[in-house]
This record gives sequence, structure tokens and C-alpha cells, in this order.
Amino acid sequence: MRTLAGRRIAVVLFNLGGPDDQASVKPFLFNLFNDPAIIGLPGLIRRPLARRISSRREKMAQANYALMGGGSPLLPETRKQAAALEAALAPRLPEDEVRTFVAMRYWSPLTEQTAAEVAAFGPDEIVLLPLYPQFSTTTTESSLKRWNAVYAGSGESRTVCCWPEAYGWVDAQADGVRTQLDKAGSRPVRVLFSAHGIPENLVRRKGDPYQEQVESTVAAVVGRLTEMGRPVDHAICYQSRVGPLKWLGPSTPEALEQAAKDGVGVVIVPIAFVSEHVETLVELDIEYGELAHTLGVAPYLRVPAVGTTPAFIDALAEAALHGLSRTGVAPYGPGCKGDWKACPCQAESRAR
Ligand SMILES: C=CC1=C(C)c2cc3[nH]c(cc4nc(cc5[nH]c(cc1n2)c(C)c5CCC(=O)O)C(CCC(=O)O)=C4C)c(C)c3C=C
Ligand SMILES: [Fe+2]
Ligand SMILES: [Fe+2]
Repeated sequence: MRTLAGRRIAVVLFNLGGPDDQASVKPFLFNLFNDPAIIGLPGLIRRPLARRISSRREKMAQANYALMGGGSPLLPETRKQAAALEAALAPRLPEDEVRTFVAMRYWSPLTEQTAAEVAAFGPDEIVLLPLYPQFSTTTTESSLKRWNAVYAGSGESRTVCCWPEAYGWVDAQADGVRTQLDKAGSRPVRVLFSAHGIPENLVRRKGDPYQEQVESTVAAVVGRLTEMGRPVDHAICYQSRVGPLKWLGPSTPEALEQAAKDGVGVVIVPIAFVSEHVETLVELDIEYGELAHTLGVAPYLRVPAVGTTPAFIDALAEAALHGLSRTGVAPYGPGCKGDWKACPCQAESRAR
């Protein structure tokens, strides 16, 4: 697999980023809505629209971030994952100097800042590793496009497009579900796999593979639970709806209403996030927790994001190693377009 020893290897972890304080909420939102991957309109229309939406959304978003102390915990949580991954890779690549980096899409450290840091490191090889288990044009593709536009340093780049069925990721999720099922005891519960939504037309008209990959993660986790002797009543739903377009459904509130009608409690699983942030700590725990209470859905239990659990960090380390073992795999591009399972970066996690 490895041909040269003593390499400098940069592993770049990509995530969305979040505001670090109340003042950065609006510029963060502007960066997000000004991304053509989020609003696919020409810049002349998109920029003023992004300015309007970020102004309109500022107060509500600030109130949500205030519930977590003022800003997003996403960066400190991601830095912990980066440190754990670096420690996990060191014994696997003992002759190389491996360094992990964090590149955020909409807030600091912005991708261009990280690109400069990676360039200063002078890597021989770079692994681009999105912290999005499932590929979406709105997240993974947007981050990788930005990286490719701004990175001007040394090194051969390899990309891991996605890892929806990676062994340790699925294992960590199944383990988290089992822990919550134990807490539910003999009370009837449905496992609700809640993913961040995207507009439906991205899937139907533009072939975004996100929904299919979310479904494949869920099938793998349910399969693992069945192997553990814990078959579950389960459903997939989509949270965090934004704007007037039709988004993937059912929404998480709709799934909670269904649970109320069916007389079951829920174990809710953040199935597209790998760390805690506003969408888990505020939306799942507070907003939907209150909704569940109002609807009489009990128990309402939530699986923590995988964070730095050893099985998950192992999955990231394996993904980085698989990235290193190939040259220039395109992110969900030639080689896997239209069939992500055919992408070489999927082969080894399936084989385990
Ligand atoms: C699977 C991951 C994510 C997808 C897909 C995604 C798509 C997407 N998001 C918005 C709009 C917003 N997202 C916001 C926060 C946010 N989104 C993700 C992940 C995905 N987004 C994360 C990890 C976070 C948290 C950031 C943090 O603060 O730590 C927000 C800001 C919060 C709010 O105002 O509600 C917005 C807005 C769209 C429009 C979209 C797809 C088109
Ligand atoms: Fe791939
Ligand atoms: Fe989002």
C-alpha cells in the first residue's frame, strides 16, 4: 500500500463551521446563504438575497446559539476529533509525519486559512476527509470545491467522498442506540433516524445522492442492531427545514406526531452529524424535546453524536488510510457518478 516512508501527510477534515459568538451569527449566515451550493442563483441575485435572509434570521439564530453559551461548539468538538484522529493514525503510519487540519466552510477556520496552514506544513500527500458521512452537493461537494479553488501548496491529494456504511461509524451508532434502548426498558419505542434535510429538487432533479446514502446508513445501523439481537421499529425523518422550497420528508416533527398517534416513545438518532452543535443540542434536545412532551411522546431519548468514541475515530483512521492507498479518487465523480457504491473509497469499509 505505502511506497515511500518518511512522508509528510496532511489529513484535512471538512465541516460546516459555526459562529463563535453572537456577533458572528449574521456573517456566518451570510456566508452560508451566499454559497451557490445552497442557493443556486447567479451572484447578482444571490448576494442581496443572502444579505436579506441572514438579516431576517439573525435574531432567531442568535437566540438558539445563546442557549449554548453564545456560539457554536462545533469547532472545539471538531478539534477534539482531529486530535484523536492524529493519535489514531500515528501508530498506523509510524514512519510518516501525520498532521490533521480542520477546514470549515462558513466560519473560522475558513478553508482558505486552513489551506495556507497545510501549504506551510509542506505535505507530500493530502487526504481530504469530509466529516459528512453522506455525500451531498450542499456540504461535501461545496467544501471540496472550495478547497480545490484555494489550495496552492505541495502534495498529491486524495479524496474520500463519503463513508455512509463505514464499519466503525455504523458500530458507534448502533452502540449508542442500544444504550438508549436499555434506558427505555420495556416501554415501546421507535428509533427515529433524524438527518439534516435538503431541498427535494436537489435529489429528484440534480441526482444528489444524500438521501440514498442516509438510507444506506440507516439500513446498516438497523442491520447491526438486528445482529446484536435488538431488532427495532424504526423510521427516517429530516430536520432543520429552511426556506420556502419543498424539503425531503417526512420532517422530524411529522415523525413525532406519527409516534404520538402510534402510542410509542422515541429514541432519536442524529444520523448525518458526527458532533454536537445547534442542530442536536437545541433543535433535537430542546425544540423537539418540548414538542414530544406536548404530544405525549414518552420516553423521548436521544443518542449522543459519535464525537470521539473509539469506534468512530477508528472509522475515520481507516477512511484516511484508504484515501492514502489510492491516487486522486474524485469526490463522487468519474468512477462513482450515479453509483456511489462503485467508488473505490467504499470498497474496504464494505469488505469488513
Ligand atoms: C448533513 C449535514 C448538513 C446538510 C446536508 C446541511 C444542509 C443545509 N443547511 C442549511 C441551512 C443551515 N444549516 C445550519 C446549521 C448547520 N447545518 C449543518 C449541517 C448540514 N447542513 C450543521 C452541522 C449546522 C450547525 C452549525 C453550527 O452552528 O454548529 C444553519 C444555521 C443555524 C440556523 O440558522 O438554523 C442554517 C441556516 C441549508 C439551507 C442546507 C441545504 C440546502
Ligand atoms: Fe468515493
Ligand atoms: Fe445546515
